[in-house]
Amino acid sequence: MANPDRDAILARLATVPGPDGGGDIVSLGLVSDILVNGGKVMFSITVDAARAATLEPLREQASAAVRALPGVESALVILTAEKKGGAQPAAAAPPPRPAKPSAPTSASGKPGVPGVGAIVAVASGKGGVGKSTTAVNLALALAANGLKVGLLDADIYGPSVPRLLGLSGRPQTVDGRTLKPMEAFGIKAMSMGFLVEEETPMIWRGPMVMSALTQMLREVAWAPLDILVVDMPPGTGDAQLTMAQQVPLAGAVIVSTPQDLALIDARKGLAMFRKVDVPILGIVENMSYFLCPHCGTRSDIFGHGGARHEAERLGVPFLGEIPLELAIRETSDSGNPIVASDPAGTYAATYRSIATMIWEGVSGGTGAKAPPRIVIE
Ligand SMILES: Nc1ncnc2c1ncn2[C@@H]1O[C@H](COP(=O)(O)OP(=O)(O)OP(=O)(O)O)[C@@H](O)[C@H]1O
Repeated sequence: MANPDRDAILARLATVPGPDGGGDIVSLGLVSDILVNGGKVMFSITVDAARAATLEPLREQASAAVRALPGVESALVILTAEKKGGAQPAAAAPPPRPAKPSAPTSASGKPGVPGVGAIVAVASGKGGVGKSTTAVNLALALAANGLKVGLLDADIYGPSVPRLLGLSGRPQTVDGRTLKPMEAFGIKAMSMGFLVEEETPMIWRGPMVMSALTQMLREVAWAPLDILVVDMPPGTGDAQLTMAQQVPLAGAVIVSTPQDLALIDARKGLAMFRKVDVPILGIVENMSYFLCPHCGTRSDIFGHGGARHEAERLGVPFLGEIPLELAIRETSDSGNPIVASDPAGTYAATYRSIATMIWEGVSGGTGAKAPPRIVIE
Protein backbone atom coordinates (compact mmCIF):
# COMPACT_ATOMS: atom_id res chain seq x y z
CA MET A 1 0.00 0.00 0.00
CA ALA A 2 1.30 3.48 -0.90
CA ASN A 3 2.54 5.71 1.92
CA PRO A 4 -0.05 8.23 3.07
CA ASP A 5 0.84 11.59 1.55
CA ARG A 6 1.31 14.78 3.51
CA ASP A 7 -1.33 16.74 1.59
CA ALA A 8 -3.97 14.15 2.39
CA ILE A 9 -2.96 14.27 6.05
CA LEU A 10 -3.08 18.07 6.09
CA ALA A 11 -6.47 18.06 4.40
CA ARG A 12 -7.76 15.69 7.08
CA LEU A 13 -6.27 17.79 9.87
CA ALA A 14 -7.95 20.86 8.39
CA THR A 15 -11.23 19.32 9.57
CA VAL A 16 -10.12 19.51 13.22
CA PRO A 17 -11.34 22.74 14.88
CA GLY A 18 -8.88 24.98 16.73
CA PRO A 19 -8.54 24.99 20.54
CA ASP A 20 -11.23 27.68 20.88
CA GLY A 21 -13.60 26.11 18.40
CA GLY A 22 -12.86 28.73 15.72
CA GLY A 23 -10.96 27.97 12.49
CA ASP A 24 -9.04 24.73 12.16
CA ILE A 25 -5.67 23.62 13.48
CA VAL A 26 -4.02 23.80 10.04
CA SER A 27 -5.13 27.28 9.03
CA LEU A 28 -4.36 28.51 12.56
CA GLY A 29 -0.75 27.43 11.88
CA LEU A 30 -0.65 25.02 14.83
CA VAL A 31 0.49 21.90 12.99
CA SER A 32 4.22 21.29 12.58
CA ASP A 33 5.90 19.71 9.57
CA ILE A 34 4.53 16.22 9.16
CA LEU A 35 6.92 13.29 9.15
CA VAL A 36 5.82 10.15 7.36
CA ASN A 37 7.84 7.00 7.79
CA GLY A 38 6.14 4.00 6.19
CA GLY A 39 2.71 3.89 7.78
CA LYS A 40 3.85 5.96 10.78
CA VAL A 41 2.87 9.61 10.88
CA MET A 42 4.35 12.10 13.32
CA PHE A 43 3.61 15.75 13.93
CA SER A 44 3.07 18.18 16.74
CA ILE A 45 0.37 20.71 17.56
CA THR A 46 1.52 23.92 19.20
CA VAL A 47 -0.68 25.01 22.08
CA ASP A 48 -0.61 27.53 24.87
CA ALA A 49 1.48 26.05 27.70
CA ALA A 50 -1.14 26.99 30.30
CA ARG A 51 -3.85 25.03 28.48
CA ALA A 52 -1.83 21.95 27.47
CA ALA A 53 -3.41 19.76 30.12
CA THR A 54 -6.95 20.52 28.99
CA LEU A 55 -6.27 20.07 25.29
CA GLU A 56 -5.81 16.31 25.38
CA PRO A 57 -9.14 15.82 23.51
CA LEU A 58 -7.82 18.01 20.69
CA ARG A 59 -4.72 15.83 20.39
CA GLU A 60 -6.84 12.70 20.40
CA GLN A 61 -9.18 14.13 17.75
CA ALA A 62 -6.25 15.00 15.47
CA SER A 63 -4.72 11.57 16.02
CA ALA A 64 -7.99 9.78 15.25
CA ALA A 65 -8.51 11.89 12.11
CA VAL A 66 -5.12 10.89 10.74
CA ARG A 67 -5.41 7.24 11.78
CA ALA A 68 -8.62 6.99 9.76
CA LEU A 69 -6.70 7.67 6.52
CA PRO A 70 -5.85 4.66 4.35
CA GLY A 71 -2.24 3.51 4.78
CA VAL A 72 -1.77 5.07 8.24
CA GLU A 73 -0.74 2.45 10.80
CA SER A 74 -0.06 4.77 13.69
CA ALA A 75 0.02 8.46 14.48
CA LEU A 76 2.38 10.00 17.01
CA VAL A 77 0.85 13.35 17.91
CA ILE A 78 2.57 15.62 20.37
CA LEU A 79 1.18 18.69 22.07
CA THR A 80 4.04 21.15 22.12
CA ALA A 81 3.74 23.93 24.63
CA GLU A 82 5.12 27.15 23.22
CA LYS A 83 7.62 28.51 25.68
CA LYS A 84 9.11 31.95 25.56
CA GLY A 85 12.86 32.34 25.83
CA GLY A 86 13.92 28.94 24.49
CA ALA A 87 13.61 28.58 20.77
CA GLN A 88 12.82 32.17 19.93
CA PRO A 89 11.04 33.28 16.79
CA ALA A 90 13.12 34.72 13.96
CA ALA A 91 14.09 38.36 14.47
CA ALA A 92 11.98 39.62 11.55
CA ALA A 93 8.24 39.20 11.96
CA PRO A 94 7.72 35.67 10.64
CA PRO A 95 5.05 35.13 7.99
CA PRO A 96 2.24 32.83 9.11
CA ARG A 97 3.55 29.31 8.60
CA PRO A 98 3.02 25.99 10.30
CA ALA A 99 4.42 26.18 13.81
CA LYS A 100 7.48 24.06 14.48
CA PRO A 101 7.71 21.69 17.37
CA SER A 102 9.50 23.87 19.89
CA ALA A 103 12.14 21.31 20.69
CA PRO A 104 14.26 22.08 23.72
CA THR A 105 17.05 24.24 22.36
CA SER A 106 19.25 23.88 25.34
CA ALA A 107 19.35 21.34 28.07
CA SER A 108 21.46 23.62 30.18
CA GLY A 109 19.59 26.91 29.96
CA LYS A 110 22.01 28.57 27.51
CA PRO A 111 20.29 31.05 25.20
CA GLY A 112 19.07 29.40 22.00
CA VAL A 113 19.72 30.62 18.48
CA PRO A 114 16.76 32.70 17.26
CA GLY A 115 14.60 30.80 14.79
CA VAL A 116 16.44 27.51 15.29
CA GLY A 117 14.33 24.76 16.85
CA ALA A 118 16.86 22.24 18.14
CA ILE A 119 20.64 21.97 17.96
CA VAL A 120 22.05 18.46 17.87
CA ALA A 121 25.73 17.51 18.03
CA VAL A 122 27.17 14.59 16.07
CA ALA A 123 30.33 13.55 17.86
CA SER A 124 32.85 10.75 18.15
CA GLY A 125 35.37 9.84 20.78
CA LYS A 126 38.13 9.55 18.19
CA GLY A 127 38.86 10.63 14.63
CA GLY A 128 38.28 8.71 11.44
CA VAL A 129 35.17 6.79 12.47
CA GLY A 130 33.09 8.50 9.77
CA LYS A 131 31.53 11.15 11.99
CA SER A 132 31.41 13.85 9.29
CA THR A 133 30.05 11.43 6.68
CA THR A 134 27.37 10.41 9.16
CA ALA A 135 26.57 14.01 10.15
CA VAL A 136 26.15 15.11 6.52
CA ASN A 137 23.98 12.13 5.57
CA LEU A 138 21.87 12.53 8.72
CA ALA A 139 21.35 16.23 7.98
CA LEU A 140 20.17 15.31 4.46
CA ALA A 141 17.99 12.52 5.87
CA LEU A 142 16.34 14.93 8.35
CA ALA A 143 15.62 17.21 5.37
CA ALA A 144 14.27 14.27 3.38
CA ASN A 145 11.94 13.63 6.33
CA GLY A 146 10.48 17.07 5.76
CA LEU A 147 12.44 19.24 8.21
CA LYS A 148 14.27 22.50 7.62
CA VAL A 149 17.88 21.63 8.33
CA GLY A 150 21.21 23.38 8.83
CA LEU A 151 24.65 21.83 9.18
CA LEU A 152 27.35 23.58 11.17
CA ASP A 153 30.86 22.26 10.76
CA ALA A 154 32.39 22.82 14.18
CA ASP A 155 35.49 20.87 13.21
CA ILE A 156 37.46 24.06 12.97
CA TYR A 157 40.83 22.33 12.67
CA GLY A 158 39.83 19.95 9.88
CA PRO A 159 36.58 21.15 8.28
CA SER A 160 35.20 18.59 5.86
CA VAL A 161 31.62 19.76 5.26
CA PRO A 162 32.50 21.89 2.15
CA ARG A 163 34.04 18.83 0.47
CA LEU A 164 31.30 16.45 1.58
CA LEU A 165 28.58 18.77 0.24
CA GLY A 166 30.57 19.71 -2.88
CA LEU A 167 30.49 23.39 -1.87
CA SER A 168 33.09 26.06 -2.50
CA GLY A 169 33.26 29.84 -2.56
CA ARG A 170 32.60 32.39 0.14
CA PRO A 171 29.37 33.06 1.96
CA GLN A 172 27.77 36.48 1.28
CA THR A 173 26.86 38.82 4.08
CA VAL A 174 23.27 39.88 4.64
CA ASP A 175 23.85 43.19 6.40
CA GLY A 176 27.61 43.56 6.47
CA ARG A 177 27.81 41.41 9.57
CA THR A 178 25.49 38.42 9.41
CA LEU A 179 26.59 35.70 7.02
CA LYS A 180 24.21 33.99 4.65
CA PRO A 181 24.72 30.25 5.00
CA MET A 182 25.73 28.28 1.91
CA GLU A 183 23.16 25.84 0.56
CA ALA A 184 23.38 22.38 -0.98
CA PHE A 185 20.77 19.67 -1.54
CA GLY A 186 18.18 21.79 0.28
CA ILE A 187 20.11 22.25 3.52
CA LYS A 188 21.98 25.29 4.85
CA ALA A 189 25.63 24.89 5.79
CA MET A 190 28.40 26.85 7.42
CA SER A 191 32.00 25.84 7.92
CA MET A 192 35.35 27.38 8.69
CA GLY A 193 36.32 25.82 5.36
CA PHE A 194 34.30 28.56 3.59
CA LEU A 195 36.04 31.33 5.48
CA VAL A 196 39.73 30.44 5.21
CA GLU A 197 41.91 29.16 2.38
CA GLU A 198 42.48 25.42 2.47
CA GLU A 199 46.24 25.90 2.82
CA THR A 200 45.90 28.27 5.80
CA PRO A 201 47.46 26.58 8.78
CA MET A 202 44.77 26.06 11.38
CA ILE A 203 46.68 27.19 14.39
CA TRP A 204 43.77 28.42 16.40
CA ARG A 205 44.28 28.89 20.04
CA GLY A 206 41.45 28.05 22.42
CA PRO A 207 39.74 31.46 22.64
CA MET A 208 39.93 31.96 18.87
CA VAL A 209 38.27 28.63 18.29
CA MET A 210 35.48 29.64 20.59
CA SER A 211 34.91 33.00 18.90
CA ALA A 212 34.90 31.34 15.46
CA LEU A 213 32.33 28.84 16.67
CA THR A 214 30.20 31.50 18.32
CA GLN A 215 30.20 33.51 15.10
CA MET A 216 29.22 30.52 13.01
CA LEU A 217 26.41 29.83 15.44
CA ARG A 218 25.08 33.31 16.15
CA GLU A 219 26.15 35.52 13.25
CA VAL A 220 24.77 33.36 10.47
CA ALA A 221 21.24 33.79 9.10
CA TRP A 222 20.15 30.26 9.98
CA ALA A 223 16.48 30.97 10.68
CA PRO A 224 14.08 29.43 10.16
CA LEU A 225 15.37 25.94 10.98
CA ASP A 226 13.76 22.98 12.68
CA ILE A 227 17.11 21.46 13.46
CA LEU A 228 20.77 22.43 13.25
CA VAL A 229 23.17 19.50 13.09
CA VAL A 230 26.63 20.28 14.45
CA ASP A 231 29.54 18.20 13.18
CA MET A 232 31.77 18.32 16.25
CA PRO A 233 35.55 17.96 16.13
CA PRO A 234 36.67 14.41 17.02
CA GLY A 235 37.85 13.55 20.51
CA THR A 236 36.96 14.45 24.04
CA GLY A 237 39.63 16.96 24.99
CA ASP A 238 39.21 20.38 26.51
CA ALA A 239 38.34 22.02 23.19
CA GLN A 240 35.45 19.62 22.65
CA LEU A 241 34.26 19.99 26.20
CA THR A 242 34.23 23.77 25.89
CA MET A 243 32.29 23.53 22.65
CA ALA A 244 29.78 21.16 24.14
CA GLN A 245 29.38 23.67 26.95
CA GLN A 246 29.07 26.72 24.71
CA VAL A 247 26.60 25.43 22.14
CA PRO A 248 22.99 25.27 23.41
CA LEU A 249 22.58 21.58 22.56
CA ALA A 250 19.27 19.72 22.69
CA GLY A 251 21.15 16.42 22.49
CA ALA A 252 24.13 14.51 21.12
CA VAL A 253 24.54 11.57 18.78
CA ILE A 254 27.69 9.49 19.18
CA VAL A 255 29.20 7.80 16.12
CA SER A 256 31.37 4.77 16.73
CA THR A 257 32.84 1.90 14.76
CA PRO A 258 32.43 -1.59 16.21
CA GLN A 259 36.06 -1.91 17.25
CA ASP A 260 36.64 -2.04 20.96
CA LEU A 261 38.97 0.89 20.91
CA ALA A 262 36.45 3.12 19.20
CA LEU A 263 33.84 2.03 21.72
CA ILE A 264 36.05 2.95 24.63
CA ASP A 265 36.43 6.32 22.98
CA ALA A 266 32.70 6.48 22.39
CA ARG A 267 32.17 5.94 26.12
CA LYS A 268 34.41 8.94 26.76
CA GLY A 269 32.23 10.90 24.34
CA LEU A 270 29.11 9.92 26.26
CA ALA A 271 30.73 10.85 29.55
CA MET A 272 31.74 14.23 28.16
CA PHE A 273 28.19 15.18 27.16
CA ARG A 274 26.78 13.88 30.41
CA LYS A 275 29.26 16.04 32.28
CA VAL A 276 27.80 19.13 30.63
CA ASP A 277 24.25 17.87 31.04
CA VAL A 278 23.47 17.26 27.37
CA PRO A 279 21.09 14.34 26.73
CA ILE A 280 22.50 11.49 24.65
CA LEU A 281 20.10 10.82 21.79
CA GLY A 282 21.85 7.57 20.95
CA ILE A 283 24.75 5.74 19.31
CA VAL A 284 25.20 5.06 15.58
CA GLU A 285 27.46 2.18 14.60
CA ASN A 286 29.31 3.18 11.43
CA MET A 287 31.30 0.77 9.22
CA SER A 288 29.28 -1.84 11.01
CA TYR A 289 29.65 -4.65 8.49
CA PHE A 290 30.73 -5.22 4.89
CA LEU A 291 28.32 -6.45 2.27
CA CYS A 292 30.21 -8.06 -0.64
CA PRO A 293 29.05 -6.29 -3.82
CA HIS A 294 29.64 -9.47 -5.82
CA CYS A 295 28.13 -12.26 -3.75
CA GLY A 296 26.11 -10.29 -1.19
CA THR A 297 27.80 -12.06 1.73
CA ARG A 298 27.93 -10.04 4.90
CA SER A 299 31.28 -9.91 6.75
CA ASP A 300 31.60 -8.43 10.21
CA ILE A 301 35.18 -7.33 9.65
CA PHE A 302 35.51 -5.30 12.81
CA GLY A 303 33.35 -7.55 14.90
CA HIS A 304 29.75 -6.44 15.06
CA GLY A 305 27.07 -5.44 17.49
CA GLY A 306 29.47 -3.82 19.93
CA ALA A 307 27.78 -0.44 19.79
CA ARG A 308 24.33 -1.98 20.24
CA HIS A 309 25.47 -3.86 23.36
CA GLU A 310 27.26 -0.82 24.66
CA ALA A 311 24.17 1.33 24.10
CA GLU A 312 22.02 -1.20 25.99
CA ARG A 313 24.53 -1.38 28.80
CA LEU A 314 24.68 2.41 29.10
CA GLY A 315 20.93 2.81 28.80
CA VAL A 316 21.02 5.03 25.70
CA PRO A 317 19.13 4.38 22.46
CA PHE A 318 20.87 2.42 19.70
CA LEU A 319 20.00 4.38 16.58
CA GLY A 320 21.18 2.04 13.85
CA GLU A 321 24.07 0.59 11.91
CA ILE A 322 25.64 1.80 8.66
CA PRO A 323 27.71 -0.72 6.69
CA LEU A 324 31.23 -0.17 5.40
CA GLU A 325 30.22 0.55 1.85
CA LEU A 326 32.26 1.75 -1.09
CA ALA A 327 29.32 3.77 -2.43
CA ILE A 328 29.07 5.68 0.89
CA ARG A 329 32.76 6.58 0.71
CA GLU A 330 32.77 7.46 -2.97
CA THR A 331 29.64 9.60 -2.84
CA SER A 332 30.65 11.57 0.23
CA ASP A 333 34.22 12.04 -0.95
CA SER A 334 32.92 13.36 -4.28
CA GLY A 335 30.54 15.86 -2.67
CA ASN A 336 27.35 14.03 -3.53
CA PRO A 337 26.38 12.16 -0.33
CA ILE A 338 24.45 8.94 -0.70
CA VAL A 339 21.20 10.24 0.85
CA ALA A 340 21.09 12.87 -1.93
CA SER A 341 22.56 10.81 -4.76
CA ASP A 342 20.57 7.63 -4.16
CA PRO A 343 17.54 8.75 -2.14
CA ALA A 344 15.57 5.60 -2.95
CA GLY A 345 18.40 3.24 -1.95
CA THR A 346 18.70 1.15 1.20
CA TYR A 347 21.45 3.29 2.76
CA ALA A 348 19.39 6.45 2.40
CA ALA A 349 16.51 4.59 4.07
CA THR A 350 18.79 3.62 6.96
CA TYR A 351 19.93 7.21 7.45
CA ARG A 352 16.32 8.40 7.29
CA SER A 353 15.24 5.94 9.95
CA ILE A 354 18.08 7.11 12.22
CA ALA A 355 17.04 10.69 11.47
CA THR A 356 13.49 9.88 12.53
CA MET A 357 14.72 8.53 15.86
CA ILE A 358 16.88 11.59 16.41
CA TRP A 359 13.94 13.92 15.74
CA GLU A 360 11.75 11.87 18.05
CA GLY A 361 14.49 12.18 20.64
CA VAL A 362 14.55 15.98 20.49
CA SER A 363 10.88 16.64 19.87
CA GLY A 364 9.32 13.74 21.70
CA GLY A 365 11.74 13.15 24.53
CA THR A 366 12.94 9.61 23.78
CA GLY A 367 16.51 10.66 24.56
CA ALA A 368 18.18 9.88 27.82
CA LYS A 369 16.57 12.94 29.35
CA ALA A 370 13.01 13.70 28.34
CA PRO A 371 11.92 17.32 28.25
CA PRO A 372 9.08 17.59 30.73
CA ARG A 373 6.65 19.89 28.92
CA ILE A 374 5.60 17.63 26.04
CA VAL A 375 2.64 15.26 26.12
CA ILE A 376 3.09 12.13 24.03
CA GLU A 377 0.36 9.75 22.94
N1 LIG B 1 30.03 3.76 6.21
C1 LIG B 1 31.11 4.04 5.49
N2 LIG B 1 31.51 3.22 4.48
C2 LIG B 1 32.63 3.50 3.75
N3 LIG B 1 33.41 4.56 3.95
C3 LIG B 1 33.06 5.41 4.94
C4 LIG B 1 31.90 5.21 5.75
N4 LIG B 1 31.83 6.23 6.65
C5 LIG B 1 32.88 7.04 6.39
N5 LIG B 1 33.64 6.54 5.38
C6 LIG B 1 34.88 7.10 4.82
O1 LIG B 1 35.84 7.13 5.88
C7 LIG B 1 36.65 8.31 5.75
C8 LIG B 1 36.60 9.11 7.06
O2 LIG B 1 35.27 9.59 7.20
P1 LIG B 1 34.94 10.99 7.88
O3 LIG B 1 35.80 12.07 7.32
O4 LIG B 1 33.49 11.14 7.83
O5 LIG B 1 35.41 10.63 9.35
P2 LIG B 1 35.53 11.55 10.62
O6 LIG B 1 35.29 10.67 11.78
O7 LIG B 1 34.69 12.75 10.49
O8 LIG B 1 37.03 11.95 10.49
P3 LIG B 1 37.82 13.16 11.21
O9 LIG B 1 37.99 12.70 12.58
O10 LIG B 1 39.09 13.20 10.44
O11 LIG B 1 36.98 14.39 11.07
C9 LIG B 1 36.13 9.08 4.53
O12 LIG B 1 36.91 8.75 3.40
C10 LIG B 1 34.72 8.54 4.37
O13 LIG B 1 34.28 8.59 3.01
